[in-house]
Amino acid sequence: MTPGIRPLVAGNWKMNGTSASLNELRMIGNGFMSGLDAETEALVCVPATLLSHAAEILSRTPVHAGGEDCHTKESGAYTGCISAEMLKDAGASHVIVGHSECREQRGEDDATVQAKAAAAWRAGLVAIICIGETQQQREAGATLEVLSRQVAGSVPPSATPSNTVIAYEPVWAIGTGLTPTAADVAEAHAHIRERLSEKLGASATKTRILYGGSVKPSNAVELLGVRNVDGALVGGASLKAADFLGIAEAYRSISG
Ligand SMILES: O=C(CO)COP(=O)(O)O
Repeated sequence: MTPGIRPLVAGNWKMNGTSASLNELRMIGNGFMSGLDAETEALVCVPATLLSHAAEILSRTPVHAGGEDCHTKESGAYTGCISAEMLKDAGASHVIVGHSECREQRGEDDATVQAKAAAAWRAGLVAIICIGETQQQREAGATLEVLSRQVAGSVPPSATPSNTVIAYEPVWAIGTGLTPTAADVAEAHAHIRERLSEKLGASATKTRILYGGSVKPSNAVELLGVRNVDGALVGGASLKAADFLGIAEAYRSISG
C-alpha cells in the first residue's frame, strides 16, 4: 500500500474465455456492487472478442473493462492486430502493454512497449505497463538492473498517475504458483518507485505499482500488504469470480 493511492485490482484473462465465461464477469461485477470496498478500483482485461460484451455487462457496476494488448498505430494494413482506438471504441478504459508473454512470444522490446503506452494515451486509455525479471536474470542477481532498464525504456517520460499504471510481474512467478517473498517484493517495488521518481519527478509518489504473478486469495493479504504494492494484476485467479473477489476482499482487510 502507499498512503494516498487508491489500490487497483486488475484481472488479465489472457487467451481464455468465450461468451460462456461472461457469467463469471457478471458475478465479478455484482460482487463489487454488493459491498466490496469502494476505495478499491477494479478492472478486468479480457480478450478483444469479449470486450464489447464485457463493457456492456460491467457498465452497470464499478468494474472497468480493459484490453490485453494494442498495436502502436491507429489503423492500417496490420492484419490480425487491434489498435488502442478499437479497444476504446469497444468499451475499454485500460490496456495492458508489455506483458512478458508479449515480450517473450512476440519479441517485443522496451521501445515498442513505450510506443504502445503512448498509443494507449492517444486513444484515451490508461496504459498498464508490465515489467519483471526472468528466472535466469533473478538467479544472476540482475533483478534490480533489469527493472531499471525496463522502467527507463518502457515508460514514456510524460507518464502521469492518471494515464499510467506499472505492473511488476516476475516472469518466473506467472502461472507457476511460485511467488517472491514479501521482502523481495518490497525491494523490487521500492526500486521501481525510485526509478520512476528519477524519471517522472514528484508524480511518481502517486503512480500505482501493481504486483502480478500467482496472486490468489490465500496469498493476497501477504503480497498486497507490502509497502509500495498498490494493487494486483491477476491472471488465472481472475477467471473465477470467487477467487477474484477473494483477492479484492483481502485488500479490504489490509486497508481496514
Ligand atoms: O501474468 C499475470 C497477469 O498479467 C499473472 O498470471 P497468474 O496470476 O496466472 O500467475
